[in-house]
Amino acid sequence: MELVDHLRDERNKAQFDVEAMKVVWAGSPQELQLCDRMANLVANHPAFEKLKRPMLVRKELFKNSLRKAAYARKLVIDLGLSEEEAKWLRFYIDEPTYPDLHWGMFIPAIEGQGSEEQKEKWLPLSRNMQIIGCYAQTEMGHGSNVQGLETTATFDAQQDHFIIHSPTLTSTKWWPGGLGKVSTHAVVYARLIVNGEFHGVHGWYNYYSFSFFLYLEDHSPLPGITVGDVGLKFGNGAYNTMDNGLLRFHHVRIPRNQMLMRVSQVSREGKYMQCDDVPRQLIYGTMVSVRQTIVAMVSRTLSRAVCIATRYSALRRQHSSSSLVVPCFLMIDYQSQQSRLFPLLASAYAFKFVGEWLKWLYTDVKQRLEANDFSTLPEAHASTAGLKSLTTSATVDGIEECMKLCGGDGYLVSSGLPELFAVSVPACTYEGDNTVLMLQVARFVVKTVSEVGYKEPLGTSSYIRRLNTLLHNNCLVQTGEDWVKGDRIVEAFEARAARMAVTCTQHLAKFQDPEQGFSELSADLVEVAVAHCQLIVVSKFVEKLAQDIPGKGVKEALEVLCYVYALFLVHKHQGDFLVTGYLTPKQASLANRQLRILYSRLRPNAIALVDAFNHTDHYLSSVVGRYDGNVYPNLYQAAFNDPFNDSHVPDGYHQYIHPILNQTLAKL
Ligand SMILES: CCCCCCC/C=C/C(=O)SCCNC(=O)CCNC(=O)[C@H](O)C(C)(C)COP(=O)(O)OP(=O)(O)OC[C@H]1O[C@@H](n2cnc3c(N)ncnc32)[C@H](O)[C@@H]1OP(=O)(O)O
Ligand SMILES: Cc1cc2nc3c(=O)[nH]c(=O)nc-3n(C[C@H](O)[C@H](O)[C@H](O)COP(=O)(O)OP(=O)(O)OC[C@H]3O[C@@H](n4cnc5c(N)ncnc54)[C@H](O)[C@@H]3O)c2cc1C
Repeated sequence: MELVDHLRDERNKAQFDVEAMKVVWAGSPQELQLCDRMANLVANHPAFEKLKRPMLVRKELFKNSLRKAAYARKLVIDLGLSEEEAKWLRFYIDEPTYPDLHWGMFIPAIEGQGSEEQKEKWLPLSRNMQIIGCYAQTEMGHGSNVQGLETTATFDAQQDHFIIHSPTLTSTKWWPGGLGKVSTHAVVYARLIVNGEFHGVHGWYNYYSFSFFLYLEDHSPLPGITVGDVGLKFGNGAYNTMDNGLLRFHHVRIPRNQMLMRVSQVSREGKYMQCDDVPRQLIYGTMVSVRQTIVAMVSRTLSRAVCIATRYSALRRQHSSSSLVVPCFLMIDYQSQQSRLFPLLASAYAFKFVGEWLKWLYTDVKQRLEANDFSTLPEAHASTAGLKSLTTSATVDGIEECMKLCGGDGYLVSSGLPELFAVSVPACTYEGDNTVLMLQVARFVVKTVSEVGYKEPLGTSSYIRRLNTLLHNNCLVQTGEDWVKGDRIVEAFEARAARMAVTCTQHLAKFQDPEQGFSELSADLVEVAVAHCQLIVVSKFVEKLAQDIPGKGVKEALEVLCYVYALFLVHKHQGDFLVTGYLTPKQASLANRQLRILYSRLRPNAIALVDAFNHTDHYLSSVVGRYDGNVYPNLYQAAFNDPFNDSHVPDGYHQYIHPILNQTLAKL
């Protein structure tokens, strides 16, 4: 049977080479080929079917996810897949499960914080999955406040042991993924106590957290350990495939050499030692690594929602303003639909490119750390924390908007959007609450501004070197066309970020107690951090355009996306640009007018730009976002695939409807 492409006319409008854009989106021809192979491996295998997931009750859902993970492991071994291929295989299975934490946090924690000897011992076991590990940091009473963790690890010199203990209810480990049911091991964070003393690197800290390696043997908890799942989470399916757990210790003994010993050590005699100038912040290194990974991945999440909403918008017709009866307008041709959808499309590309850059930054930092060069750690921390926060918040808001952009059908589970929202929304909280992370960025920016004159700002904060120019020279834009120049846009974002940072730094200086000032001004500080992070995203997009980008029309299409992203932000945050005095109201309104022109230039490319994401229908898992656009018959069919439609008479009908119809309610 011939397949009809309902989006063919839209595809024919494309003004660029879609295959070349696929390479740009994937990162390289090799990455495209790798992702394509893994996506199709998953899509074509019945073991990875996922449409029924939201209908399953928790125990069935969880068993199903264990089955998929085991099957994936078998494929990795049978096909001899590399770690990179296995990573993409897990990604396309599209189901949060214990291997995410095992590979994504447990192994990196040992790699980053273990001594050479410990790595040699534990990494092969972990990589062969002879043990399964999780990352047990958060406690019931302490998530953001890592220094406040209450679990104790007390050194017993007599027996050469640490005694791990949960002294209070609030010290219960709470949330770690993979902990509740599956893991055999955990990296556990606890306060170190040696000879009655808490140990910290800096004088003003009473204590800080250490990592210990703990064995949850044979799958019944060891004596003294209580373990379980934290309970059902938001959304059907969604994150409920993960066994986020709780864990309590009652004076559990582990050998001294199970403390991760790269950052600091406790000797046989009970002497606490900091290792060769290694900063204590390295203990937080796993979080830096995962925040980078989240940024690298989140653009795909947003691209998925945008792909669904764009395809449906290019198919569904609504009435025109002149005739309320004849449906003629495609939803995508409404200016208001474009002004909500196209900035999200542009954001997906922007986040992809900033994610690539962050991966480069992180790789560089990792190499430096291995060579005991810690100089770029503060920038890596600020950039990973800030971009994780910015991109996950925008993505989750974007998915919700995409749901609304599809009208009522977006709200159906079969659109793929509700589950995508539910599974993505915790990303605003895990790996650091997004507000708390932005406050870390603000601390970094304010510190950089305060140090001007005696410390050279580097990397993402190097714009602060030109503080004088940025504070005193206002925007030169005179026409709408002036707004579509990369250096002009970057300068506008630099000036806004610099001016906001300086104002906040000056306000902070008025407080006698800096911590009190920081607390009182925290809402403004978050805005400073947002401005700094948006500058990073915009400037990395502009830098991308300066590269050689092959393919007919590809660079031009990306230029439009870049300016849409930037001018949308200028419009949305015009208050910042106006209050800081950098823009005049006329220049702000020119930016908005230019944005409308850019939307009309983006319009013919919209479907091709989402096709370039190269998502399979399996990955999208959306009736309204299907590649062939054959939505309505499938939407109708999907309704009848719902087990609720198995019978015309639902359970309870005879019991509760008949008495109403027969007026026999008194018998109930
Ligand atoms: C691929 C995997 C799939 C994803 C699954 C995700 C599953 C989820 C897992 C988790 O959620 S794991 C738990 C994550 N928890 C957090 O992220 C907690 C958030 N809180 C923190 O990170 C920290 O507590 C804090 C908010 C950064 C504050 O820490 P603290 O109060 O101890 O420090 P400060 O006094 O504010 O700062 C001291 C100093 O240290 C610098 N710094 C802080 N963090 C880092 C870091 N990660 N790396 C490097 N440096 C760091 C900070 O900037 C300060 O520097 P100075 O100002 O003194 O120079
Ligand atoms: C799905 C999921 C998976 C997770 N997986 C893991 C895991 O594998 N391992 C692990 O250890 N943990 C895990 N966590 C825990 C996660 O890291 C914490 O939830 C997160 O760090 C936030 O901590 P909290 O929940 O205690 O929130 P809180 O810190 O209590 O934050 C609550 C509110 O207070 C605000 N707030 C807190 N501190 C400040 C401050 N200093 N200044 C201003 N505002 C503040 C926040 O902005 C937020 O609005 C997971 C969580 C979820 C939801």
